[in-house]
Amino acid sequence: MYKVLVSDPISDMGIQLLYDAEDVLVDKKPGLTEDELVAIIGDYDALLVRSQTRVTDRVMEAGKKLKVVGRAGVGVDNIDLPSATKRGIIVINAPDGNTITTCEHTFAMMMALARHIPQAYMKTVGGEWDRKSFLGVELRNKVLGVLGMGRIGSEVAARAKAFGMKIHAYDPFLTEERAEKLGVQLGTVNEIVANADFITVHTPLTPETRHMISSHQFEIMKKGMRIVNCARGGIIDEMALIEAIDSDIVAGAAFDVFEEEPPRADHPFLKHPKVIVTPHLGASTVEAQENVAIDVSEQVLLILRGEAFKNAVNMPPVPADVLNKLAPYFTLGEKLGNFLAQLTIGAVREIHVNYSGDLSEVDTTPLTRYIVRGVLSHHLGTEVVNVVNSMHLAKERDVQVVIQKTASTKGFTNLITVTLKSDKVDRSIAGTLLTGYGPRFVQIDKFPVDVAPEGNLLIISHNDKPGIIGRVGTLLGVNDVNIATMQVGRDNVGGAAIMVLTVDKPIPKEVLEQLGELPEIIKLKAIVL
Ligand SMILES: NC(=O)c1ccc[n+]([C@@H]2O[C@H](COP(=O)([O-])OP(=O)(O)OC[C@H]3O[C@@H](n4cnc5c(N)ncnc54)[C@H](O)[C@@H]3O)[C@@H](O)[C@H]2O)c1
Ligand SMILES: O=C(O)CC[C@@H](O)C(=O)O
Repeated sequence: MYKVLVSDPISDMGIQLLYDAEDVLVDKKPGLTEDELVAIIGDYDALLVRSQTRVTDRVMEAGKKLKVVGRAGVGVDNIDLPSATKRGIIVINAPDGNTITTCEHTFAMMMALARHIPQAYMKTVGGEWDRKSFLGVELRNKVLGVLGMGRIGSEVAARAKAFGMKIHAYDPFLTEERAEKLGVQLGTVNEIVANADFITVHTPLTPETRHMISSHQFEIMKKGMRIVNCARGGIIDEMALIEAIDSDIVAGAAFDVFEEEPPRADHPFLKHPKVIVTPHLGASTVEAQENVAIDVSEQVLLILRGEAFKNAVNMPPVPADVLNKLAPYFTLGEKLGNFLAQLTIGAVREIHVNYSGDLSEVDTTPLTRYIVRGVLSHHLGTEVVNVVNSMHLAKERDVQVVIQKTASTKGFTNLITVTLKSDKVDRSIAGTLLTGYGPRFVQIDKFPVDVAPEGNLLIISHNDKPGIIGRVGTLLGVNDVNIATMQVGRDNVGGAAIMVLTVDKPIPKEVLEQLGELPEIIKLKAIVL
């Protein structure tokens, strides 16, 4: 049974999938302190959070069983990603579910700013009928500067066009071609701030975007402009903004997010008549909360059950079409790596992977992670190594991973050949996925074989001499070890040969020792997959 802890308020409808799963037990404990979380996290396989819970290195360290942290939302600034990666904990988010909601909140803020709605409301409910103090501005014909044209920025731009605004935009990934298609004018940050009547930021908070709007930008800004931040606190320098408002450069600001959340009681935004604020409500709609909770629950379930998943933040993204193509190979890849790790003696220096046939045309990076996991988990344990940290752990141990792609497949439509180079030997294995039959090992070192990669295997290197097969069979039979399949391959008549057996139960150590003493047997290895 997998245990999932939900430590922030997350839509029940959204996590229904987890409640319904027979192999999952859900505990809801919102509002835990870091110490309280550290005390209990050791019991859980998955942790689901929004933005309140801080998933620190201490929490990760205490989470001995933790396989995944799911963030019901986009930003993962409350999660220590390097710590998660180091420990092999997958961090996933739900990047699409709150895009429209946050875009609409941005618009609500922009319109409230243009028409002084919160200030006018306060006076009206306070008994004053003040129609003079709140002269607003139209959005029509105004220039809207959009900094960050990702999911939310692009939706904001599309709606602003419907309001008759002219959009000037900057995003490091926005090409002239796409800008034209979206009907926006490209500019640099400084060009945009110099021309815009309204500015809205939709970037993540990174070292580059931190204070991207600061004193210099306020100096060159168009007088009387208005500015909105529904992305992340810190993208706009809060203190520089207050100065710009007080010097009448900026006519008003609308902020949903703050450099420190919640802001201190004496934060200048909270009492300023020209600043309107909401408490990080961008994603707070029924629809968005359901969407993100559903997305994250689906992914958590896949991860707990060891199935293919998407949206991992601490792994490069894999497009859905690539994932669909590669997922059937994940088990084969891991078994190839694991088989070789068991077969190879000495300290592993290099994992060499050759992808051929169909696989030579796809980005196989996710599959490589499985192969490397297979190799490393033999020594480090399957609990320690997973597809998030496998490359990191290999690098940490100076194990080089070399990838090669070739078109030729020796008659197979797809072929993965893995070679382990240790300080003592080079061993290799090739495997393929046969339609209707699943994964098969088709070559061990230079010997062609046809083996289903599962259960108890016995690999025997021997000299090709009459009687050897019979003697191995007899010895196993006498010791009550039933042979399920047996294959032999040889170099040339009387030369080096290999025997691959699958047997119905693990072969006792004494039987392996007796087998090793048979004439003509060079070496043997029992392998469990
Ligand atoms: N207020 C809320 O409740 C709320 C809700 C959802 C998202 N957000 C935040 O909104 C922001 C945008 O989210 P999104 O889903 O659109 O993300 P996204 O990843 O789709 O878009 C972000 C864009 O910013 C661009 N960018 C990065 N550095 C930049 C720079 N220096 N200058 C200009 N552009 C830059 C990226 O290229 C990307 O296109 C994020 O910070 C996210 O955390 C806030
Ligand atoms: O309400 C939340 O959980 C935060 C939403 C938002 O900031 C996000 O990053 O998705």
